[in-house]
Amino acid sequence: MSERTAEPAGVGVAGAGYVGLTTAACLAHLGHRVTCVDTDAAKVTALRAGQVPIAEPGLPELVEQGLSDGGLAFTTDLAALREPALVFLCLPTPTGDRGAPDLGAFDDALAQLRGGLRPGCVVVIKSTVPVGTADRVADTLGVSVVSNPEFLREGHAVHDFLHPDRVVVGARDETAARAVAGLYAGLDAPLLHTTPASAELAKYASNAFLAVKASYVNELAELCERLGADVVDVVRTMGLDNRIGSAFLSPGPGWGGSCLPKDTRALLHTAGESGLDFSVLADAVAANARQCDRVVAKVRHAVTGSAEGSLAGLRLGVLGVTFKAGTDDVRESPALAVAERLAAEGAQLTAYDPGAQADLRLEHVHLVDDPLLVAKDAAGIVVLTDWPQFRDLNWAQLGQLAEQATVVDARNLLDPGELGQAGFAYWGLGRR
Ligand SMILES: NC(=O)c1ccc[n+]([C@@H]2O[C@H](COP(=O)([O-])OP(=O)(O)OC[C@H]3O[C@@H](n4cnc5c(N)ncnc54)[C@H](O)[C@@H]3O)[C@@H](O)[C@H]2O)c1
Ligand SMILES: O=c1ccn([C@@H]2O[C@H](COP(=O)(O)OP(=O)(O)O[C@H]3O[C@H](CO)[C@@H](O)[C@H](O)[C@H]3O)[C@@H](O)[C@H]2O)c(=O)[nH]1
Repeated sequence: MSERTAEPAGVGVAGAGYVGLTTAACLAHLGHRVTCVDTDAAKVTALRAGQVPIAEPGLPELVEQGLSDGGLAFTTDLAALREPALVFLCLPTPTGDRGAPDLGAFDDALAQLRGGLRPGCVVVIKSTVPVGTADRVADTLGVSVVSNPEFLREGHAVHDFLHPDRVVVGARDETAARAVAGLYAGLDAPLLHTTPASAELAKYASNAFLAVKASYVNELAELCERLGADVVDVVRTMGLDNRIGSAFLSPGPGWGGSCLPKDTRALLHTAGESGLDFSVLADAVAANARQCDRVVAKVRHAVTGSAEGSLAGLRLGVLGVTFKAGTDDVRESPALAVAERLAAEGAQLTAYDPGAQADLRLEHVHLVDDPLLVAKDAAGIVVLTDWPQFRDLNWAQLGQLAEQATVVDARNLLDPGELGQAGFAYWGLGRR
């Protein structure tokens, strides 16, 4: 299929966050004329100057390209969405009451768009929204609405948008479905046509399944410790089974980020409302909370030598505060959850993260820009995010700087043998 469409379609995008900005920049790259609207004036000013506020490889280049060839424009004026033939909604849907998504920002945008869209316009919902939302939006706006959920991962946003595993188009109206599918004509990906309800649920179902998989492996790591098995070997064996697959099998301090926690809560809420006790998912969420407790307990034991030891007044070094490697995002970061708990037990925390934004300030964690400072006089070092560069630190030097050369590797990132040679007592998750 061709890289650029013959006739550029006018596309509007509401929201210039991880999803909206990626969608806008990638659609412009595919040859569409895109106007991206965000209510955050500072963000829009920065974007107009080519400054991309989030760390996503390739995104600054696409924004720059779009600005310079005129395919991409930014504004704070929602009236700019009156002209395009297709309008994407990429607005936040954070957790609200009792786990249900808070659709406040989403509905605010709808209220402003009502009566102001061009006749025949197709509204495309990319936000992760509860089943039934597309139909509700169609009733509210009086136009065709297509559910086209987004599956990109943070840190891989541009790559995942341009090389998706699948594109889902949930629509009641065949013409609208074809118009949305046509936007992706330049991509080599399976296209699934379905109903809005199935598309909406497929998004939650995918994230919830990943959460269950990650919780399963975290519980498995605990079992490995009790039985004297090594979780690294166990999951490698499991992952070679094509039906299981090797992705999402790494134990850690719990799964976090802006999506998995809120989307599992939302799906549990939806299931509950329908009368279904979705216990597999509820247990995965509960296991995720326990995982934070486990990592805190392991740090306490490793550093004080006893399960009941006190962390009060001890200096601890923390490697990683983002919710995973490759992103600057700390929303619902399990690393921060563990750090907060350690601080609550009286530990004094110094942290380093190669991806954290320069202006990030944390209440109980002193952020430094040199990993050696993390080790200085520390009673232990805790690895909480899976940044690969932590492997390449000069661990022998870190060990010398520390008061006690103990490392708790809550990501199984480091080589226990190498750490032993560097003089460290090594504590991983589910390792012999
Ligand atoms: N972050 C991800 O990796 C990801 C991936 C797939 C799907 N999603 C879903 O996509 C949606 C957006 O997520 P995100 O991470 O991009 O959010 P975000 O918080 O990064 O960005 C949302 C943007 O919308 C803007 N905004 C808020 N109200 C607005 C309004 N009325 N009009 C115009 N702009 C407005 C905000 O200023 C912000 O820039 C959510 O439903 C999320 O669940 C996120
Ligand atoms: O083996 C693993 C894999 C992941 N994680 C953790 O799981 C969380 C989520 O990771 P990831 O899925 O890579 O993060 P996101 O960028 O939030 O992406 C998820 O959420 C997005 C928003 O809905 C979806 O679009 C993506 O498909 C989905 O992977 C992070 O805390 C990871 O550290 C583990 O602990 N072990």
